[in-house]
Formats: sequence, C-alpha cells, structure tokens
Amino acid sequence: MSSNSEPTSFEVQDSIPIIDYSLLTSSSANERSKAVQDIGKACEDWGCFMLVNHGVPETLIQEMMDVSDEFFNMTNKEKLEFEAHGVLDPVRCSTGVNLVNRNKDTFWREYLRLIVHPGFNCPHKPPHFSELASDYVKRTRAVAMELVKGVSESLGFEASYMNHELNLDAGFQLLAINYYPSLLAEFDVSRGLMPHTDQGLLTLLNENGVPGLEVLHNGKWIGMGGVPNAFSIICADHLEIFSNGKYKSKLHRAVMKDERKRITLVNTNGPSLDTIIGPSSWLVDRDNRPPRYLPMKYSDYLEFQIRVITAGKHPFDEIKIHI
Ligand SMILES: O=C(O)CCC(=O)C(=O)O
Ligand SMILES: [Fe+2]
Repeated sequence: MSSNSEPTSFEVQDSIPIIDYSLLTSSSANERSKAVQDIGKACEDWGCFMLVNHGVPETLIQEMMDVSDEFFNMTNKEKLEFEAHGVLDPVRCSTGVNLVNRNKDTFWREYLRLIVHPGFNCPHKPPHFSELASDYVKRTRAVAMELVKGVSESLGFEASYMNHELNLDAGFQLLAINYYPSLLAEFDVSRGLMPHTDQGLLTLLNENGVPGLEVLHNGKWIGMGGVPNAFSIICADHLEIFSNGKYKSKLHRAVMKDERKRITLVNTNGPSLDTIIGPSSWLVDRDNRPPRYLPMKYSDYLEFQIRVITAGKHPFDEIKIHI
C-alpha cells in the first residue's frame, strides 16, 4: 500500500485487547479456557493483542536491547561483514543506506535478521550477543508455541493440532532486530517502516520503551505498545491462510514520534520450511466455506513475498482466491 493511499488519521486507543499469559498456562481449566476464548476473540476482532505476564525476564529483554544497541553502534564496515541478500541467508544485516532514496515511501531503518530455528545463527560480536540472543529466542519461542496451542483450541482443534499439521517442532523462526537511530541534526531522513503484514503465524514484538508501532484498525492507524513489560502480538499471513480467513493478518507500520532512538525485537514464527501451507481442510467445505487462499510451500512463500513486495504488491494479491 503506498503512503498516498493509506489513511492518515491516528488515534491513541487503549482498547487493543490484553491477554494474560499466566491464565493460558494456568492449571485451572476454567482460567485456561477463558484465556483461549479471549485469544480467539482478539485474533478475530483485532488481529493483534498485548501479552502480559509472559515470563520472559525483563532483565534479559533489557540486555538484548543493550547488546543490540552495541551491535548497531559498530562501524558500517564491521556491520557489513554480516551483509547478505537472500531471504534464507542465516544472518542478514542492512545498514539502511540502500533503503534511502528519493522515493517518499522509503524510510530509514537498520536491521539484523537472524534465522534462530531450526538451528541458531548470530554474529560473533559484540561479546555475549550470541549467548543472550540464544536465551531470548528460546524463551520467546516457548511463549509463541503456547500461544499457538491456544489459537489451535480457539479454532476448535486439539491444542497440539497446529503443531503437528505445520511441523512446528522444525518451525522457521526469525529474530529481526530493528534499529531506528536517534534523530541527529545531520540525519535528515524519515525513520520508520512501511505498512506491511508479516510472514508466519504470530509475531512477538517488544520495543525499548520508545513508541512507534501502529496497526490499521477499522480504517484508522492506532498506536500499539506502551503496556509495561508486555509483548505486542500480531497475527501474520499464515494464520490468516491456515484459518481460511477467520483470523486476518494485521497491517502494521512503524512511525517515529520523536527524536529518540528506537529498537525493536521482532520474532516471527512459522511452519517448517518444507510445509505446504494452505487453509486447514477442517475449516473448508465446498458449499459454505470454500478455500480462500492457494496453498504454497513456506520456503517458496518467503522468496515469493520479497518479489511481490518489490513489485509494490501484497502476497495476498496473488494467492487470495476471490469468491
Ligand atoms: O519496529 C516496529 O515497531 C515494527 C517492526 C516490524 O513490523 C517488523 O520488523 O516486521
Ligand atoms: Fe512487521
């Protein structure tokens, strides 16, 4: 979507649903069932929610923010040691330089993308980066897998159904670290991230206390985040595909509000690369609920997504079946 055609209104709203993770993992069947119901409603009505009491230690998140800051403060030459181009390269750093051009739709952002499952990849510097990131992604993965169990039940399946169907034990997990530098006088470009949806089932995101994430809801951009020690959870493309459109992937963007530096840690969680993912056969019937998306191997989708986005389109423009 180009910035010319997108809605411009912005609204701070506190009604993005908040899910308490400790209820989802509670030994009380009633509490768990209420959490499952709330997750289903949040996915259906909003396509996003805030997750509190997730159990990932605040100190670990802070250490990840600090070490990420150190990474991006290395020289461009040092960072470009990790430059890569293919979507399946295990470590991919972009210093943002190539992103800035005369096109008004383009924003400045540096990022580091790591494939962290199956198989963990991370730059060897700064010291402790790899150790911290490894701990962080194991913990976020555990949270994501619990959430997927809840989602699975909310769709009427067994908790483990999506895990089995989509081979999540070998699931493709990315850690993307986004770095929006502080706005220095000589730094005269917009910082942010274009409206987009994510690959995978659920994205888990946290930020360094500097707001910027917005979701498009009922035609308006709404600020997301700002709940202390909470993850922003965003429904992604393959949840929409698997649920045959019941849970929509959420369009979101990043817009900087002030001059402060912003860092976000973004986890995407998908099926295994060789999974062919389409609408679940249980959520499709010929008469009332025809399939709305073409199935595609996940690794092909990742390559295809880049091609389609580069051409200024959304993957769903190509794989959505219009009924
Ligand atoms: O930095 C943000 O707030 C958004 C990042 C994001 O959407 C992404 O990396 O996919
Ligand atoms: Fe995103």
